[in-house]
Amino acid sequence: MVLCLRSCSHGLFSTSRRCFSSVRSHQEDKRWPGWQIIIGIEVHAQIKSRRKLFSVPLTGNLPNTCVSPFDAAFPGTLPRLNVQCVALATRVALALNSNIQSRSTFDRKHYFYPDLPAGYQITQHYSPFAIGGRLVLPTEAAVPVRIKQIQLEQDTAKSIFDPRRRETLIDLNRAGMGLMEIVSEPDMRSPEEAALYVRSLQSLLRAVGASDGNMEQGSLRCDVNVSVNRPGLPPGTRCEIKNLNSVKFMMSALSSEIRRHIDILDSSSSVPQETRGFSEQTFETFKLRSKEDAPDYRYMPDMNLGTLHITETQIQNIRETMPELPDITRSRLQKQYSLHPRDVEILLALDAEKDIPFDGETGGPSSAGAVRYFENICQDHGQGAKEKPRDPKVVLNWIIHELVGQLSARHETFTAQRVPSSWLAELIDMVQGNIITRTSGKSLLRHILHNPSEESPKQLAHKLDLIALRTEDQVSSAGTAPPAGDMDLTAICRASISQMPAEVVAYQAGNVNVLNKIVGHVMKTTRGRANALAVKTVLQAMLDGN
Ligand SMILES: Nc1ncnc2c1ncn2[C@@H]1O[C@H](COP(=O)(O)OP(=O)(O)OP(=O)(O)O)[C@@H](O)[C@H]1O
Ligand SMILES: [Mg+2]
Ligand SMILES: [Mg+2]
Repeated sequence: MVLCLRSCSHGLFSTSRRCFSSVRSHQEDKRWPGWQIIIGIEVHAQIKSRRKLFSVPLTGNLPNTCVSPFDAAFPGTLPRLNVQCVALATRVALALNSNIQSRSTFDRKHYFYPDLPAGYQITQHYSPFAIGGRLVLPTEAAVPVRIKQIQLEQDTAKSIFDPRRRETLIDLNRAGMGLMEIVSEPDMRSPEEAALYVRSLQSLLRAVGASDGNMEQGSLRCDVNVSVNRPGLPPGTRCEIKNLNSVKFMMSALSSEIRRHIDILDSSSSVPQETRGFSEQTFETFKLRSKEDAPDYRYMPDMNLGTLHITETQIQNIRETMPELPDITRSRLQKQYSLHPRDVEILLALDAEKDIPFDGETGGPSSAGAVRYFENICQDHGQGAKEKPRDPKVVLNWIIHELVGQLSARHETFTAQRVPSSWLAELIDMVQGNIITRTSGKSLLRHILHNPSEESPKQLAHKLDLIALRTEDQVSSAGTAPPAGDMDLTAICRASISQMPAEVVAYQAGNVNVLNKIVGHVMKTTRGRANALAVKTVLQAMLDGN
């Protein structure tokens, strides 16, 4: 059987393979002076498809409800490639500037473990579907990390140990789900660079819609390889630490492993090549097996699967639907909106929380993310084209401080929130135009979150009596009367002065600080509807007899 996305009539793809040197001048790290650290990472990312790599659609969340006879390795069942997994992995390969192979094949990797019903995993050992590429770390030095290859493979089932009954339970739901293994070259030089690599890869996977990339939920897992050598000498022996499920643990595992290698080398011994685990209790690595006990995987081509052909036209079609990649978004946001890099990072982190739809489908409004939300507000001049564009810093401030602040107080996420960008835009315009005060703006936002309704912020501001109080002069120059029953600010200031004779005397005797007390009184009376600066000006003018 030949698995063909479409029959291949072209030769090799023209995807450029950029060459660059992996040689970096050694920079001394104070933590381990006189040593160079080399790190390479294998990332396993679950592909966000509705179907497994070779079998059934994903249904049911209960254990063992999403299992086809093929996943359970029933005799006579055959694999059928899910082309959506290939398409999503192709997006990743394009984003990483990887060379997508026109022909690739699948192999069986044999080992015996209860979470692998067939006794082998289907992977791409001999001929992976993408080779080469790179990811540039977002540091000042823009460190490039070369990608060695990307291969498609099946996930295993999940084994869950029940300590009470001392037995292991198997959940086959994960068995056969599509994974990409993204293998880096050994180009990282510190745990921090390793962390940055994984985080950058996570946001790239999410940006192209290929994977949730969520380490806590297991949709992204890392094996890290590390070795230690004297600068200028050949690399040391690598040890591989398996199955790390958080960036924090990965950094601890690396630091502990580096220290262990240095201790061994300092005592004039040599580091044996090992596969190791990481204990979340001791924050140290421990030996799983040595090179000598490494399993013989007896790789062999999977004869039930033929060659995977990917044509240049198919790649081009996918290339045309590629979204903006995180690096470009980062620098564009900084330039286009003159935002501080720190604020851009906050916005990008918020954006990364968005839902990733299955199979690259266009998601609903909640999956649009924080960047789109921010840009909608900045770019949509709802008040008419002649109005000034909204100040991006003000917009960002309302999103990351006020909106997200209030949402987290309510234990809600930005992704699940229901305030349309046009509403926040309207609210910001009212505050910036002094129609309501900033304090009232915050109360209005709180009200909207507490009482979802169809009424717009403007309607609510009137209904809730939040329109800012104006001074006599502002009322007469605007030519519109204040809402019925509203006193103007001048009248309220006058009333406060008459209620605070002792303070007035003190002020007039030269104690100017007492003015703040009278301002406070007005602010309290107006319940945040007055602008403190305007109140101060009016009071000062009255008390100074101007
Ligand atoms: N001297 C070294 N120090 C640190 N990392 C290294 C060194 N040499 C190679 N590596 C890294 O080790 C990793 C090897 O991964 P690869 O998938 O090719 O093989 P593997 O780990 O032997 O196989 P498996 O996929 O079965 O675990 C790569 O990320 C590579 O960059
Ligand atoms: Mg590997
Ligand atoms: Mg490995």
